[in-house]
Amino acid sequence: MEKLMVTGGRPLRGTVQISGAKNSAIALIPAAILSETTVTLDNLPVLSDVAIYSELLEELNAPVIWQGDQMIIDPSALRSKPMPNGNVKKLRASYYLMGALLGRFGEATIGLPGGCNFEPRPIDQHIKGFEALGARVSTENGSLHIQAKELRGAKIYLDVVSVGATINIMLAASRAKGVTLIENAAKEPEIIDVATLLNSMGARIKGAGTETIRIEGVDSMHGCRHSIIPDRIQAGTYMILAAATRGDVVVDNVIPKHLEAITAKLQEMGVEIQEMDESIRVIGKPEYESVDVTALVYPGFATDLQSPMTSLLTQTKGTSILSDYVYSNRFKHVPELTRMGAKIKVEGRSAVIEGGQLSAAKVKATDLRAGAALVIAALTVPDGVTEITGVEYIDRGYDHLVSNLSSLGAEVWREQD
Ligand SMILES: CC(=O)N[C@H]1[C@@H](OP(=O)(O)OP(=O)(O)OC[C@H]2O[C@@H](n3ccc(=O)[nH]c3=O)[C@H](O)[C@@H]2O)O[C@H](CO)[C@@H](O)[C@@H]1O
Ligand SMILES: C=C(OP(=O)(O)O)C(=O)O
Repeated sequence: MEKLMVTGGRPLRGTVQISGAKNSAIALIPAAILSETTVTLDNLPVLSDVAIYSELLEELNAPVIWQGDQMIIDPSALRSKPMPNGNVKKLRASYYLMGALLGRFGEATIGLPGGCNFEPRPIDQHIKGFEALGARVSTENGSLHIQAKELRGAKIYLDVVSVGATINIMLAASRAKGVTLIENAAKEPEIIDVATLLNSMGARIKGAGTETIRIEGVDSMHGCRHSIIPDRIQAGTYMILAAATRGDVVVDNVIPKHLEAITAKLQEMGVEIQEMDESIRVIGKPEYESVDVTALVYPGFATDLQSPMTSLLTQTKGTSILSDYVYSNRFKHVPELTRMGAKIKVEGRSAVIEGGQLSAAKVKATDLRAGAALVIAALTVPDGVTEITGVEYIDRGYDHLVSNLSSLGAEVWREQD
C-alpha cells in the first residue's frame, strides 16, 4: 500500500486539465453492454474504478480496448453470468450491471456493491424500479437475483432522489416494452450524459436533467461514439485547493454551469473567480469570510464536495456551518482533520467549523472525498510533512493527482507505507 506525503505552505499556481467525469464513466461503461455493436467512449478518466469496470466487462465476454482517454467496448458476444463476488465488491457503481444486464438479457445475479461506505447506502429505490418494470428480485447468498419474463414500461415515483436508481431504471427501461416514466428523478449532469449515450445507441429518452424522465423502450440498440462530460467534482476540488492555498489556478476543460454552486460559495467567502467558456480561474485571498453551506441534490451544492469544503472552511476567520442533506453522516474526514488541529464539532447532519491554522500529522483517508479533504488540508499547513494513508480511495476519483499537483507547484509524492 502507498501513502501520500505532502509538504504544504505553497500557493498553487498554473493550469490544471480536468478529465472526464468518474460518475459518468462508470455508468457509461455498463450502459454500453445494452448495445449489440461496438461503443467508443472518449475523454475517459484514468482511474481505478474505470480499470475495475473494464475487467467486469471482460468477465462478461465483452472485450475492452483502453488506450489513454479512449475505451472501445465490443459487446457483440456478451454473455450473462452470475457475478456474486470479486470485482463487483470493489466499486459502488457495479450496481449498474443490474439494470444493464436486466435490459439486455432479462436477468442479472450481482453481489451487493462495494466502494466508499461512509454510511449505509441502500439500493431499495433501484429494486423498486426493477420490480415496477416487472422483474422479480430475490436475495441469494448476499447477491441480488433479478429476473423478468418481459420488462414492461411503468410509472415509477422515486421516494428518494437517487442518482444511481435514476440511471439504473433508465438502463433497464431502455429495453422494456412500452413507456416508462421516472418521477422525482435525479437531475445531475451525469444523468444527462448517460441519456445522451443511450439515445446515440438508439434509445428514446426525453427529459433527462428534469424531474420527469420518459423512456420509450426499443427492441435493439447499436454502437456509437460518445465523449464524456468533464468531472465537476474533480474541478470543484481543484477550485477549493486554489482558494485554500491562496493560489491562482485556471481549472480547464470544465462546464462552468455545472460548477455554479461551488463558484457562488467561493465568491461569498471572498475568493475571486473569473469564468471563461470552458475554464474557471480561481484567485485566492489572504483572508476569507466564514459561510454556511448545505449539500443538496443537483443543482445544489454537491455532497461530494462537502468533505473538501470542510478543509477550506478551516481557513476562514470565523465559524461556518456545513450541513449535508444528501448523506446525514458523511463526516469521516472530521476526526482526521481534528488530528491536524482543526476545530470541528459534528452536530447531527452538520459540522460546525471554527477557522484556524492546521498542522502536519499522520492521517488516514477512509473514503474518496475524505481523502481529498486531507490533501487540501495538508497543502495549507505552513511547515512539516503530512502523511496520508488510504491513497487507494483517493485514486478512485482523481486522475493523475500527484503530477497535477506537482505541476501547480505543490510538494507531493508517494511512498510505500
Ligand atoms: C457512482 C456515483 O454516481 N456515485 C454518486 C451517486 O451515488 P449514489 O447513486 O449511490 O447516490 P444516490 O443519489 O442514490 O443517494 C442519494 C441519497 O439517497 C439515498 N438512497 C439512494 C438509493 C436508494 O435506493 N435508497 C436511498 O435511500 C442514499 O442513502 C442517499 O442518502 O450520487 C451521490 C449523491 O450525489 C454521490 O455522492 C456519489 O458520488
Ligand atoms: C461517493 C463517491 O463515489 P461512489 O458512489 O462511487 O462511492 C464519490 O464520488 O464521492
